[in-house]
Amino acid sequence: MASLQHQISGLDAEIRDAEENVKKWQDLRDTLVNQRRGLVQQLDQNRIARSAGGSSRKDGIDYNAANFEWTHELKTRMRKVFGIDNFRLCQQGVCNANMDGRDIVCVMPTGGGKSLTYQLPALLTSGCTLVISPLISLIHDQIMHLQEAGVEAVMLTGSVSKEETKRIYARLTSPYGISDGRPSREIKLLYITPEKFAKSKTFQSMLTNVAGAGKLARVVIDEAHCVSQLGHDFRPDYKKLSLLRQLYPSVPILALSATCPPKVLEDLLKTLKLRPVVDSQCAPAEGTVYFTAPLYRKNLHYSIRPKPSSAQAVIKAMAEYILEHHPNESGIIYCLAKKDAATVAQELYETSGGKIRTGVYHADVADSDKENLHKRWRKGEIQVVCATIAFGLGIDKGDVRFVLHHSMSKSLEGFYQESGRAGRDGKDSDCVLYYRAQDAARLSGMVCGDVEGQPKLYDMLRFAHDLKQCRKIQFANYFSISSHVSLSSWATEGEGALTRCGHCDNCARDPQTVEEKDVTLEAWQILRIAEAIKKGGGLETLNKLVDLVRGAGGASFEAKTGGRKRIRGKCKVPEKTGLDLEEIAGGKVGLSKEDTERLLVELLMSHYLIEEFKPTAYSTNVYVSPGPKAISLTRWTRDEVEHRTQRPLRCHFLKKTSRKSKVNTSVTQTVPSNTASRNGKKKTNRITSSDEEEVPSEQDVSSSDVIIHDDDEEDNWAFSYRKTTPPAKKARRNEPSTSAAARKPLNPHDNIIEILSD
Ligand SMILES: Nc1ncnc2c1ncn2[C@@H]1O[C@H](COP(=O)(O)OP(=O)(O)OP(=O)(O)O)[C@@H](O)[C@H]1O
Repeated sequence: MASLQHQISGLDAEIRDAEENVKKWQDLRDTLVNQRRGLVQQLDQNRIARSAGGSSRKDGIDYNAANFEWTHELKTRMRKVFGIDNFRLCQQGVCNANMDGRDIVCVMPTGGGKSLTYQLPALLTSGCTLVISPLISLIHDQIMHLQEAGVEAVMLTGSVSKEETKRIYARLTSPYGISDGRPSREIKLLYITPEKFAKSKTFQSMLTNVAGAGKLARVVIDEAHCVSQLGHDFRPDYKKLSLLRQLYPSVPILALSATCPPKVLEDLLKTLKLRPVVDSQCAPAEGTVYFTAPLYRKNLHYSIRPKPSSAQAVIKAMAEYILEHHPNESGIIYCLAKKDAATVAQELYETSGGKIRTGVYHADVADSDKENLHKRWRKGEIQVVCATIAFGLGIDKGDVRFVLHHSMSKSLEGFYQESGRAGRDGKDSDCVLYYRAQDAARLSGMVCGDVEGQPKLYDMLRFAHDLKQCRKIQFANYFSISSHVSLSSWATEGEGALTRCGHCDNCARDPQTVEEKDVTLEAWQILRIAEAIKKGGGLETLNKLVDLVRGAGGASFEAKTGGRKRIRGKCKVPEKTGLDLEEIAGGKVGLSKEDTERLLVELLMSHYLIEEFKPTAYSTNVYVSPGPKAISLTRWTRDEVEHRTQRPLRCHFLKKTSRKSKVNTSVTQTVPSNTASRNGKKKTNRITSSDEEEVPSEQDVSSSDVIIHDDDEEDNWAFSYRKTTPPAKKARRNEPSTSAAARKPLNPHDNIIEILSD
């Protein structure tokens, strides 16, 4: 009993002691918090005082102003070292916030000029700026540029020898920039990959020394959206960058990205342990200064071209296009798969008689070959890189004059990013997508396992199918909904976000070349046939269904669930079931093959048809069957359909000008006028096609589509763009640009299948 009492008294004494200590620590905490508050206020005052004149405001700092104490020096160095005369987009603001030691998030479009926002301040501040960049090729590129400009930039990647690494460590950590007993210039920029930071403890502790000595000026994270698992480019090694704030708490962080939807931004701030964002125009002393630049790039000319059905004809079309519009200019061709990239590269070279020198880039290409390819491409020894999407993230080649898509991207985000690798120097460049509805099926099989794979693909398809709406407005509407990007991001000086660009294919297109057809009967026929196949235990691919409804290939289908018969006692083949098209659908569908394909895809997008996926050992087969809305049409008789007892379905098609081409027949196509020549004359592109199918001629180029060269054209980011003339454009310009139609987001019925509702 006595011993228990004794123990309790002992604990009471310890508790009192602990409470006293808690109080002491609490007091210390309060003092520190007050001290910190005082310093923050002082910092605020200092910052405001330093931002002379109009840049300071009572409630914060306007980092976009041009009257900071370093403004003159920034501009002078920019001209001298980088040969750049003027800042563009939000570059100046980011440089200012950088100079002021702020944490920053900067979202600027691909090619916007993000590198300058840290390279320039790095030259003006003492110490070293650490740049974390995802691609070795990009790092090589940047180092090469910087060294050419006389900037002390180095990298620490796998290809750097142990001796060189040691030397770099010594240079970074020695107090007077001495290496090997000799004085050396201070390293201004150090590039590493996220892997290096995540995996090398030696590197982390070396950096702790550098930071401790006050010589780590800043950490820059390129492609910072890769930090977030919520984005589409998540990289596990980026996750480790959360250690940066922990290990080097006083070193400012600059996160750069070309794409950062709000949920990704939120996640990024949390992971990197950055404070909430503050407005760059009236920034208080604390918080992460947030910059965003307009996403719209006027110098990119978007167009979608019909893709011939034979692989050879596609290559021919591309070769013709490149030789005609971009001879000797650099470009990229994006392909869906590694094999496609290799084939396109080989065949493009051969088809052009060796005139188009091509290279291949995809994930399986050896690092040394990738590096070599990149070097040769930069030098112009290789004109066109045929690649998968593995190529491009951060590639620094400003003069890419064209990006062709051999196949559609899996999402509009992907397409925007990939095509955005054109024209990063701000000069006119073309972004051309070769589209054929057949590609939809292949892509569907590829995205079927992805979260949101199918809706994203359908958005891409809607974009590709749209023959009327300006591409800029489509992008603006799409990104404002999918990524909550403010519509104002698509505005330029003098032009609203929802004003037509005037130079994409849809703006340049003569409206007479687009035909709106009532396709109710054809849709009814397709759905009736699809239902009959389903009833008979069959399942057909999109391509096969196109043939079936057009009466091609014997109008029979295989019952997947039905019996199989032996042939000569050897192999089993599925039994075929004949389709009586006359009885089922009152005959075959009377549309051309392309138009039928197009209609089928539109029926898919509007849920009259649905896709069914069957995995095989190597891939996923995609089949098409009647969807939930099919019954709303198939319940009518043909007579009722023809006599309009239901709402009509409408679809837009390109009018054909050339008729059926025979095998190996040359077909002359005219191309959209937005591919105007540099001398301002309209061009007519001759595309030789050996396509068996009816080759959809590009829209006629009417006189109204002539593109004129803008004499005042500047090589300026904001002003370099081709102008279309002309009545057609004027007519469109007169349209109320902010009409309800223009503001409408992409939806299943926009310009695709219009259901005229009451
Ligand atoms: N103010 C400017 N005026 C003219 N050219 C510029 C300016 N700023 C940058 N550039 C040029 O623009 C090109 C693209 O710049 P940069 O590589 O920094 O783009 P980026 O935003 O990093 O693109 P990405 O997201 O693709 O990496 C470079 O050739 C660069 O020299």
